[in-house]
Amino acid sequence: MMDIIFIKELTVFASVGVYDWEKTIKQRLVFNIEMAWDFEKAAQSDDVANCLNYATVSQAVIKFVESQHFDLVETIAYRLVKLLKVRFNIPWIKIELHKPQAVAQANSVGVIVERGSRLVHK
Ligand SMILES: Nc1nc2c(c(=O)[nH]1)N=C([C@H](O)[C@@H](O)CO)CN2
Repeated sequence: MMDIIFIKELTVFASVGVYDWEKTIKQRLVFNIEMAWDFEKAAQSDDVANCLNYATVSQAVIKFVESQHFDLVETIAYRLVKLLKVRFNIPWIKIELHKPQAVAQANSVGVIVERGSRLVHK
C-alpha cells in the first residue's frame, strides 16, 4: 500500500538561468511534487502534527528557491530533492520542475528528479 501527498503547480519567481540577462530578472518556475507518506498516524489521530504538512513543504520550497541565484534548473532540483527528503524524512519523492518561458516554441521545459523507495512498510 502506498499513500501520496502531492503539491501541484507551485509557482516560484526565481533568479535562474545561465545568461547574464537572466541574472537581472525573476522568472517563473513551476513545481509538481509527489511524496510517499504513511497516512496511518494522521488518519488515526486526525492531527496535523502527524501528517506531512503540504503547507510547510511548500514554504520550504519557496524559501530555498528564492534564497540565491541558480544557473541551472538541474541544480535547483538536485539540491531541493535532497533538502526535502532529509528535512522531512520522506521515503520517496519526485520533483518535476518547469521553466515554462525558457523556450518560446515549447509549452514548457524542465527536469524531473526522483529519490528513495515508494514502498513504505506498514
Ligand atoms: N538542461 C538545461 N538546459 C538549459 C538550461 C538549464 O538550466 N538546464 N538553461 C538555459 C538557459 O538559462 C535558458 O533557460 C534561457 O532561456 C538553457 N539550457
